[in-house]
Amino acid sequence: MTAPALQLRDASIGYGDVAIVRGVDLTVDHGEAVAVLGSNGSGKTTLARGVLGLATVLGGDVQVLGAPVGRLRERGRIGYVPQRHTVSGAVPATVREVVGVGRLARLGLFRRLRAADRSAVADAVAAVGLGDRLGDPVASLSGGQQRRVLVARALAAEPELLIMDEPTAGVDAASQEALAAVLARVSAAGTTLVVVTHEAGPLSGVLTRAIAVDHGRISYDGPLAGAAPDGGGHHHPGDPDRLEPPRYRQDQPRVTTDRRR
Ligand SMILES: Nc1ncnc2c1ncn2[C@@H]1O[C@H](COP(=O)(O)OP(=O)(O)OP(=O)(O)O)[C@@H](O)[C@H]1O
Repeated sequence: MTAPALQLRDASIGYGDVAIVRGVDLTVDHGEAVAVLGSNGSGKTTLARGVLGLATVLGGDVQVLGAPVGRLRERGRIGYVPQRHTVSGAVPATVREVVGVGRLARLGLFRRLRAADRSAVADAVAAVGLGDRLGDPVASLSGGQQRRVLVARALAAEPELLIMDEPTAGVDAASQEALAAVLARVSAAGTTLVVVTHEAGPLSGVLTRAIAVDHGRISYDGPLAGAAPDGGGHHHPGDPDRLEPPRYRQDQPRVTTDRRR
């Protein structure tokens, strides 16, 4: 039997010796498309970073694609689009070069891109709707387009598991639509998606399951449609950055956590 894409058992994750995420039980099967929701500081990013080996697993067990966290040999099987990150203009790299680096993650260091890799790079860039910008310096693109370049960089490795942190935050409407379309395609092709977001709205056609993180614990696990009326949460009046956590419902059919609070 194939191991799940992600399996956390009583997992605590944090920084130094301080646990931010505590006692999380979570299974994500291959091919699922999951939103990780929650208010600012609830621990969503820490959960994602723990799975990636970028935050410390302080207790319990975290398995990623069947291997203990950090032990996966083929690093390219996991794609990651980090939070609030655009491509720095300090290095005058082209779109093709930045996305080519993503392809190298699949090949391993010191390997050269062959024709098939170059075409995978071009395909990934076309998939995010920037096929006509391949030779352009990334610094000449808008913030939303740069986020799409980072998505293409992750896609170029053809990962089995794609983890994205706030991919639509601060992104223009055209880029959000392009992102939703490409994620729908990679999801249909079988890639497992885990998307950390305040606001699942733009991706609500793609993501089907939602996990809400509240004070480091999972407070909801079920259909995205049941998480909140708009699929992502409500804005508090006067505080556009803050969202209510999705409502906790006991009648959801799909429950894979023990919901300890
Ligand atoms: N590198 C770090 N070292 C120590 N504490 C950290 C670190 N990164 C985050 N934290 C703390 O962990 C807590 C949860 O942060 P996290 O980024 O996981 O939340 P989040 O739900 O993703 O929030 P946001 O939506 O604002 O990004 C916060 O209290 C934060 O201060």
